[in-house]
Amino acid sequence: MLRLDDITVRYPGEEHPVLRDLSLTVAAGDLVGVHAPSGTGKTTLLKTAALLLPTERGSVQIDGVTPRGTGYRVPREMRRMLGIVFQSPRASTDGRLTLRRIIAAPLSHDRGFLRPRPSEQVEELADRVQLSADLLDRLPHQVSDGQLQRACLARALALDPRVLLCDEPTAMLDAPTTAVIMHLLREHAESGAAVLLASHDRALLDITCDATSSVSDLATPAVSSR
Ligand SMILES: Nc1ncnc2c1ncn2[C@@H]1O[C@H](COP(=O)(O)OP(=O)(O)OP(=O)(O)O)[C@@H](O)[C@H]1O
Repeated sequence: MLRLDDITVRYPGEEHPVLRDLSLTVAAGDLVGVHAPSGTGKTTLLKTAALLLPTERGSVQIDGVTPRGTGYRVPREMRRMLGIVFQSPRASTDGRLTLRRIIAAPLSHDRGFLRPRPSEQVEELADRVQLSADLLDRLPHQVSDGQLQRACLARALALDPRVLLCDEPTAMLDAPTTAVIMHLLREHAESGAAVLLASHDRALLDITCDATSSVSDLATPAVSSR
């Protein structure tokens, strides 16, 4: 379960917070949408939920636990409970790594002796996101944005996260690929995870999610610099 309680988030040096007193709960098994026009704080919200940005006030709970700190200060066992797909696959991947290595990264860091070898798991994950095996040895600049975004989703699913956070994951995809991704998000929620999907596309959220709210309904209006 993911729970944000009255969080306020302000970037260093900024006069006004981007998010003010925002509360949101995503129960295990639910796929919840957050709608926000561009520039109103979707990415900020997801990064805060992913424990990558600090809150000025309020708390973030993952399965009932409020971790201290952000980023690498968060205990590893808690970080591995979180998966995140960012809006821009190019900005969230290392252009020097093949798709195989991008997808394998969390597995390589996390492999116990009894786990299958990453290469088998990478191929299974690629298959789940309908990425053909011949693309796995290409570099990011040798694949389309949509193919790279599917690799990012495979990476996010690699450790079977209890909380999956997706920031406009289908912004660059065509309708059939969007349907594949939405089906995977639904499937992941049904496996018992809390899935949060942020998008500016209200219609997509309404047809896909169990519930959808707007950032403006969840928080006290913040002063926007859109
Ligand atoms: N590092 C930062 N420092 C200062 N302000 C920032 C920073 N990152 C984002 N902002 C500001 O915070 C506000 C919300 O940004 P955010 O990226 O969360 O919006 P968004 O809803 O995801 O937008 P988009 O859909 O266009 O990606 C914007 O006004 C943006 O300019």
